[in-house]
Amino acid sequence: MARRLRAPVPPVVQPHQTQSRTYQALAWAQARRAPDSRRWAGRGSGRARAHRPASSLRPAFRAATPASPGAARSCGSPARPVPAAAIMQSQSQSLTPHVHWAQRHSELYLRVELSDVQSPEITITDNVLHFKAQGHGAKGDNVYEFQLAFLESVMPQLVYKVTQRQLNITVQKKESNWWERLTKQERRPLFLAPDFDRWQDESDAEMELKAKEEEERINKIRIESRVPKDPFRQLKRGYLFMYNLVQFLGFSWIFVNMTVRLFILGKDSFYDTFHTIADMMYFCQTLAFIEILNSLVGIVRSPLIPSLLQVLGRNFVLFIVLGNVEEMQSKAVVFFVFYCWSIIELFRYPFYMLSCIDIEWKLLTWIRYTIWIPLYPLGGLAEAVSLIQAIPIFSETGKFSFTLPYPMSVTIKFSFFLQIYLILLFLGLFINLRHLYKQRRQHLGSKKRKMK
Ligand SMILES: CCCCCCCCCCCCC[C@@H](O)CC(=O)SCCNC(=O)CCNC(=O)[C@H](O)C(C)(C)COP(=O)(O)OP(=O)(O)OC[C@H]1O[C@@H](n2cnc3c(N)ncnc32)[C@H](O)[C@@H]1OP(=O)(O)O
Repeated sequence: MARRLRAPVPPVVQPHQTQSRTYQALAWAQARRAPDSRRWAGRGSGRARAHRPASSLRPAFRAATPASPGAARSCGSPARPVPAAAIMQSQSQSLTPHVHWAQRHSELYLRVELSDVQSPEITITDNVLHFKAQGHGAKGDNVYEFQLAFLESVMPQLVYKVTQRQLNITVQKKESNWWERLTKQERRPLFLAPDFDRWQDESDAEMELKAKEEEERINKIRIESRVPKDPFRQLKRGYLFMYNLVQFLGFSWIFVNMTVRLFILGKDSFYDTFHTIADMMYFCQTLAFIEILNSLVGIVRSPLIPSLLQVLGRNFVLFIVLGNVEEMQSKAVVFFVFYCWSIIELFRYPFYMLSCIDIEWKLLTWIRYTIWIPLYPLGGLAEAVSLIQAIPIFSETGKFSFTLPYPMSVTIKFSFFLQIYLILLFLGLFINLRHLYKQRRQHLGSKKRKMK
């Protein structure tokens, strides 16, 4: 028996020490100091102490807790027979606060029973919540900590609120569903208990969720009914639909005509593209000025600058560079410029038409916001080539060149302006490519907006 007293097996005390484990530690420590403790208490043998059930050690433990530091300090006195080793151990080990929990379909609520909490460190990594804080709990002012490995995945961000009496944590579940328990481990940790103030079973929570959704729906209807409806909405839609339809028909005619001629005449069709197509292109591109107007008055959501660059850029090439110089009109580059312009419009205008009647055809949306990726640089390049070809012609003929009045008397050559325009073209291309990239992300990404 003496051997047993001298070398009792030490209990393993985990960092998340539970009360009963603390008692075990205490029993172990007391057993080691059995002869002394006989003197402290003046009753019972060392053996009896070593085997005393944990519950019978409660008063001694209480004296050793930091909640009564005076008692802890006087642990060597016969009146309070708590061995110093046990106190050191119970103080050096972190303490676990009481935690209450409840859940809803999408959230978890944890109430940590600590008052006057200071410097809480609460994180979630790999679905494990780590809590550490200084506060006043069941074992007085101390550092308390715990960890909880959640049953299922949760969002790593959490929200917590410190009140004078407790600390409330809200954790979002990754998937909205009902958990059969909070923790991965099947046995509930001793420090954890249901929060009966917030507790709901699955059907209650479902009812609450439905009621909330219904309330949100009613609120939405209320707000919508308060917002004055645009009285011209239908008119605007009708007008836009017609505009888009006309443009679609115009560009379809251009595209089909050019394609058929390409199949019949082959490369020869390149050289008289302008003569066969120009009238329809003039019509469509003149009509396109409406797009600047639409953007200006806010009928459509298109920002002004990209629309302005687009329409003015094309019309400058069409009306000034090609339309005014006969030599330019028989160049093959005209075919490529017109072909690039018309292909995109075969998808853009039908896309707008469908959006006017609140229909979205996903494939068409995808094509509208993707086909510009090859077409825009190609179209820009074709325009740039036509400008480069036009520069010497304008230089030779002196068309649109003018001389400033005396005393400056400087001749401003239009070909010089074309060179500047060439730089502007690449700048404009860049601005519009960036705009189209943003539009693509908005329409093909997860975030979507509704038509005005
Ligand atoms: C004399 C000095 C001149 C100075 C000029 C400087 C140089 C400029 C150079 C510019 C380079 C031009 C090169 C170019 O000509 C080359 C080519 O065109 S090659 C062919 C390929 N081209 C393209 O792919 C461009 C086609 N064009 C466009 O996409 C538009 O014109 C553009 C303005 C670039 C972008 O369009 P937008 O801003 O309107 O974007 P969205 O289509 O997403 O529309 C936004 C929202 O508005 C609604 N919307 C717009 N228009 C309509 C409509 N007509 N009807 C109904 N709804 C419309 C649309 O539905 C969107 O609404 P929501 O966001 O709610 O979906």
